Amino acid sequence: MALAVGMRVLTRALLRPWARGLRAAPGRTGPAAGGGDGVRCFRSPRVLVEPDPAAGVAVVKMRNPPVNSLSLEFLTELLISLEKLENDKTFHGIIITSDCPGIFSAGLDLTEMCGRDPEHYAEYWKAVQEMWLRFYLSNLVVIAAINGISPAGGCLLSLTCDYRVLANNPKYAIGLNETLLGIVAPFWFKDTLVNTIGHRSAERALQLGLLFPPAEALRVGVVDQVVPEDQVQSTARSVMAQWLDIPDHARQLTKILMRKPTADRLLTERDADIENFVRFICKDSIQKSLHAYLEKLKQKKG
Ligand SMILES: CCCCCCCCC/C=C/C(=O)SCCNC(=O)CCNC(=O)[C@H](O)C(C)(C)COP(=O)(O)OP(=O)(O)OC[C@H]1O[C@@H](n2cnc3c(N)ncnc32)[C@H](O)[C@@H]1OP(=O)(O)O
Repeated sequence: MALAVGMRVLTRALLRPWARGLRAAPGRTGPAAGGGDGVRCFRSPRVLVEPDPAAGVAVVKMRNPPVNSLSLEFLTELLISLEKLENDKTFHGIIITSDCPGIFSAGLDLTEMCGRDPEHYAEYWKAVQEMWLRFYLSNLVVIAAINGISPAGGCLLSLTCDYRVLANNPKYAIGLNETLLGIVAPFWFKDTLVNTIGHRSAERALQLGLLFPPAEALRVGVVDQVVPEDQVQSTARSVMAQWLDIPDHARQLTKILMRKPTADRLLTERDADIENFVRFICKDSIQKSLHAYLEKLKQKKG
């Protein structure tokens, strides 16, 4: 309980400055391409939003180089952008994509889970939960235009979407590969994958930490469509047009009908899930293997 209250205070304190930054941002940028009615492109340091008001669609570009890892600040900015778009009646759909060449998202930011204190881990995990809940239950149509590799948390983000279009490049693997890092995908990661590809395929994918190349990803159903790299954005837009043709109210209620039981499970176990995460991540053995993994990533270059 104390943890929950503390987290709320921390999250509010964290959100306020970013919210102010975002509100101030529109004046810094020019009108969006195609935004002829005064709706402007807005950005936070790590999220660029390109609105197409005529279509009722906004493209949300993740720009947290080098690998779009989901740091606390980045998650916060993503959530604020989503909230702004949800609160603006102009928009009915968003396309989430990457501005970092070849990488959709490298997943959760390992530096947020390594060498920090338990309070930080709790704060971070709450932000990850929030990202999942808010994207998974968004009343907007959310389409992922996956233009790069997408392991673990990057895959999770795309699994929260209503539809996934993946660029046909053998390097752009996607999957929940947590076991390869010696960590365990939490139950709500697992539930989201099961809801997408079914129990048997999810069990195999999770135990083996499979990262699917495009053809495999399509076959198993992790993504809905694989297209040539230069057609990812245009395909996402034409799919969006089909989804926006459906009466919005009926579509939104159907989405909630399908997703609420899964979301409710986390909502009722949220504090326990944070406590489990903190206990797990604080273990010496887990810290050691995360450190070793990060070092391996860094040494790859030299
Ligand atoms: C009970 C409850 C239980 C709860 C149990 C807990 C559950 C936790 C669930 C975890 C979910 C996750 O998402 S865990 C994260 C999983 N993600 C991954 O395994 C991906 C790791 N990254 C990669 O494989 C690669 O970086 C890849 C994305 C392919 C890009 O390769 P490139 O060659 O282009 O780039 P690199 O040189 O590798 O990386 C560039 C820099 O980015 C850094 N970097 C790369 N990925 C990073 C990341 N995820 N977080 C931070 N930093 C990262 C590298 O260290 C480099 O840093 P510098 O050298 O300083 O520049």
